[in-house]
Amino acid sequence: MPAVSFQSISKTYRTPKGEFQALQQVSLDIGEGEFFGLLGPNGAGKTTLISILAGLAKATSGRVTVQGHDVQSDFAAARRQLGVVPQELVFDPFFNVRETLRLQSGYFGVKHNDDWIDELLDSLGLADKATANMRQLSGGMKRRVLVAQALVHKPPIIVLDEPTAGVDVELRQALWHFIAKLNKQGHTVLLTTHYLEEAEALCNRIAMLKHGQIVALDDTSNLLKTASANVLQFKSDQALPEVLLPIARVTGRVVQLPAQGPNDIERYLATLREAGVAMEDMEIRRADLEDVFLQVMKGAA
Ligand SMILES: Nc1ncnc2c1ncn2[C@@H]1O[C@H](COP(=O)(O)OP(=O)(O)OP(=O)(O)O)[C@@H](O)[C@H]1O
Repeated sequence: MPAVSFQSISKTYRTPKGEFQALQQVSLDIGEGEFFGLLGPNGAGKTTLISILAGLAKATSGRVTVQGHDVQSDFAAARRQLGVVPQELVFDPFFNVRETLRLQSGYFGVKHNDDWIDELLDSLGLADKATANMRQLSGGMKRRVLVAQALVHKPPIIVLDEPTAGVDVELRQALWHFIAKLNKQGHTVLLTTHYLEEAEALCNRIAMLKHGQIVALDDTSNLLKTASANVLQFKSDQALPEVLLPIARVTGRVVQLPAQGPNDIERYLATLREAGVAMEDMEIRRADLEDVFLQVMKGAA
């Protein structure tokens, strides 16, 4: 039985301008113990899909199950399996950190779990903030509490919606260390992120969404194999020769040219030399998940 099963999920929002289809026939199974990445540009439908999983929004059609429990007809059982770390920071400002976590435990009917709460506080660098009022915490600390809150009932499935947006490097590393440890212990993880480096390092399988549809779904290693093998990268202030424009990715002064092999690279260099383009900081690097992502999104356009 899959940990999470999305079966032909469609979602239509009613807006003043008419109907808007945010998800179209999304089908996807996530196996027990997987570290699964859900990627896509802004507005692709990632949060909508997670909201339907968490029972916060209702699919227009289709069905979602969590360890066999339907998220609509068997909501309480499905929800108990999930620890959802939402994107937005919403808290009751009148409670301190420990009270917030105890309240959340109570919500799931879990009692006397102060040992686990202490472990969470420790692992997330919040031990010295246990009695601090939620109002007194910085944004990054509030995000740590959100993570602790989602994990307070030791859910077998952990769902993280862009947990590292606006978070400093230290917390990102601490968070990934902790989540990777939980994954090793058997917890299933579903992650959405815009940090493709993180997804590449952590996720064993990845789905890419665009305009509410799955446009790629495979093991991370297979996705990486589908990318161009290398990328010729350099900085330049000059305009590129016209023949290179359709393949080039230009970000400010940085130019990246995906290449299938040495022949492509030789051809690019010869073209650039002929056009008299001066290059700085030239390097040839292996393609990464960001290259795959851009290639897939371009292909799906
Ligand atoms: N309540 C709503 N009413 C109308 N449209 C909505 C609503 N919620 C989301 N949408 C639209 O649905 C689409 C998908 O939004 P969603 O938040 O799921 O995207 P996302 O992939 O999570 O994006 P991001 O990476 O920016 O968080 C967007 O075009 C968004 O404007």
